[in-house]
Amino acid sequence: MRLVIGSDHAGWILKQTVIEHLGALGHEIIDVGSHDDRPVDFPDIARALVGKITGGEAERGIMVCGTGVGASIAANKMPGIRAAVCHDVHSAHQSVEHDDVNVMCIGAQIVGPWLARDLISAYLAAEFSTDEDMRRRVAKLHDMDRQSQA
Ligand SMILES: O=C[C@H](O)[C@H](O)[C@H](O)COP(=O)(O)O
Repeated sequence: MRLVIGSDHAGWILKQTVIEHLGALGHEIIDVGSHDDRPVDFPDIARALVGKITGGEAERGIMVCGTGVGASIAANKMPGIRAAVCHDVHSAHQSVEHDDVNVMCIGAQIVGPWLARDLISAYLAAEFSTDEDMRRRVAKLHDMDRQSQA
């Protein structure tokens, strides 16, 4: 899968673990930073990350900040993005299966490298359900995106 990954300063160390894991799984990765612990504003990284998805360069994204919360708020501001903080394996796969989540957000202050690997594996193995209830609900999210742009 073509993936985009990003972090702020609070998440960049965990991001390196994530990148190694994704490489081992054979995914193509675009890294939009950050690359060290110098402070950077998570909305700026989130904007760069989601731009790769809305621009068609990546299918899904993973963003790491301190809690995952700022990353998800910022990513969800952009039409076409369905971002969620996932700190348990059930949410990591069900968010894709039911909600077609395309940006998973992880908090490096909450989740360690072993759980992060499990979360990512669950997220990437999951596919959006063909169930008509799930499809209708996500179609309503698309409607909300369109209405917010009108
Ligand atoms: O939701 C926001 C994120 O957790 C940020 O990573 C966090 O606010 C960064 O905080 P600080 O600048 O104190 O490292």
